Amino acid sequence: MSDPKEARLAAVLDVSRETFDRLNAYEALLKKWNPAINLVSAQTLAQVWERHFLDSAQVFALAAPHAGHWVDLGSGGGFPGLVIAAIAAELAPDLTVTLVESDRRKSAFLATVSRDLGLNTQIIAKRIEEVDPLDADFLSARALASLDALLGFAERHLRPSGTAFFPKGAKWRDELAEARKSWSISLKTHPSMTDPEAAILEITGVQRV
Ligand SMILES: C[S@@+](CC[C@H](N)C(=O)[O-])C[C@H]1O[C@@H](n2cnc3c(N)ncnc32)[C@H](O)[C@@H]1O
Repeated sequence: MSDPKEARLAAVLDVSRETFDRLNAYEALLKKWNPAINLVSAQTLAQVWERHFLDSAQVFALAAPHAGHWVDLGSGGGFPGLVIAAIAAELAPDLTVTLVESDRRKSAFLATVSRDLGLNTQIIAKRIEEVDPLDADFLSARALASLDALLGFAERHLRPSGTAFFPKGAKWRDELAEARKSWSISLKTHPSMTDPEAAILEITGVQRV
């Protein structure tokens, strides 16, 4: 493999040319739409593969088995949910992905990418609080809300046997301490491949205390 950005992702997941082609098409659409609707910050647009694709792919790699219903909340430009759907198109045909994004222009972008790439997704252009319980096997959300608020969404949308994955930045320990005042959870933490100070919180057994 000659392209370093593809090689970095290939070290995490055993994907073929088919998935790299999908992600390259996604990158082109992101760059086309971003000036109009600000899907990602201008600084990270130059590093889409590291800051967004790899950052999302590592979440997929933590989940098992790759089947059932994956729900991504506040997807924005599609991170991590749409990248997960792009990988699932090759590696996990039994996974369906639902993206919840209340901003109409962003949800239109998600629908366009999903259609162009031939992905198995459902896109819900509503506020998370207004969506009927989604009964997710896997739940993800990046840069959406405090851990305390995310656990409230998990209580509503994650099935009792399900697992949530929340990528969190450098202050994740403070967020965790705050959330534990209101929630009982089982937690595993994973280092982030894209930021030494960040972590991915893997959470099961969410219960209000
Ligand atoms: C900071 S962006 C993060 C987007 C993406 N997850 C990422 O990491 O690049 C948060 C997104 O969540 C959406 N959002 C915020 N609150 C929401 C809600 N209550 N229901 C649905 N979407 C929401 C916003 O429109 C925005 O696109």
